[in-house]
Amino acid sequence: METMTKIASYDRVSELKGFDETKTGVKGLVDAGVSQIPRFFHHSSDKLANHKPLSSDLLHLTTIPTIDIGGRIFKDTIMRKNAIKGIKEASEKWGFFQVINHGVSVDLLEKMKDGVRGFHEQSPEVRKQYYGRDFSKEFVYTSNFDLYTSPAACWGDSFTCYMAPNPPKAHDLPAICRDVMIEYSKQAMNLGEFLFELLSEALGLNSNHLNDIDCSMGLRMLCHYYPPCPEPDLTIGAGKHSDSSFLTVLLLDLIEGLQVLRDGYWFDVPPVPGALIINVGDLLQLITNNKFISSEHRVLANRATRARVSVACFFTTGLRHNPRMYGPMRELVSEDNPPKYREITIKEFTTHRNAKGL
Ligand SMILES: O=C(O)CCC(=O)C(=O)O
Ligand SMILES: [Fe+2]
Repeated sequence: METMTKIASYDRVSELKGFDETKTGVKGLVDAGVSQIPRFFHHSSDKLANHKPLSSDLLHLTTIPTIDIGGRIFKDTIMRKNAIKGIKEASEKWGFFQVINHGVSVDLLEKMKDGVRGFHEQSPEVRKQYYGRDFSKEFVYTSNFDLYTSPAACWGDSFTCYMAPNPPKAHDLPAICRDVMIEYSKQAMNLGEFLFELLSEALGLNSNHLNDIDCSMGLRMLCHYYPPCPEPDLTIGAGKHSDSSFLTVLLLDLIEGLQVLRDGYWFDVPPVPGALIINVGDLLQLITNNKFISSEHRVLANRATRARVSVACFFTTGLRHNPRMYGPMRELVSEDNPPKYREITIKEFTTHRNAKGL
């Protein structure tokens, strides 16, 4: 009876609105010193658990493979072949791998993470000016993109911006991270184009194939900030999802939390200094007719004493209304392996995904 009264008196929508109206996100709650997280952040315990035991053929696995991409200039063809083989296997089995020797300087990786931290830790008055839910804007800072539609909120804040093919004007970006966003996104584009060459070859296609069909044309940057959570067993940093991109380049800091789902089991992805995580998105799974898989992943609530940051660069096709149709590639389908998907425009695909939610 008592629980029923409590449920009846809990006005979730006004709690959500109250939180949203602060315009300072989860970071604002932590700064205010909350020791108990608001109820709308509570996730059901079965969603947070990792019960399912490893099947015996997965017992030897600990985490996603690491691939050396030779500084992007393979001096020897064996090394290049090995990298392509590694990428192929990882994309088929995990949908995830991490690259080392990727050609983006450690200094730039650190500056990028400092930029994200800097944005979220600057004074609330400055941060608030960017806060909102109008995603047609160049640069949007918010907490929980799906705050009003998801069953439970996540313990983190983010900002996002399309950096290619039409980069924002510098003055549309916050001063504290504008230069590094521009520089890092250029480097991420170059790396992405190189990875699409290797992925094309891993599929037995001409190395330009995926770049030629615009897989690397557009880049959306999403920069996350996960403050320490006072009750990390009750919530999550980012709920289970797959990425809608063709490919994602993910920069992590040294606080753990990322997990990848494989055969029903959540594998930790321990951060490796200087490495970048690469994952196959839904669109690459679609055009490869499920040869490469877009795996679900999540981020646990941050148990550390300082905030965790990450930077996801999503390769999508550039033009928001690109008329190109994407379906399983002709080269990869046959009588024995008929197309599993119909052809679709990016607009149609995105509209469907957004309606479905994470
Ligand atoms: O923060 C992370 O480690 C992952 C972020 C992520 O999965 C995403 O932005 O899609
Ligand atoms: Fe993701």
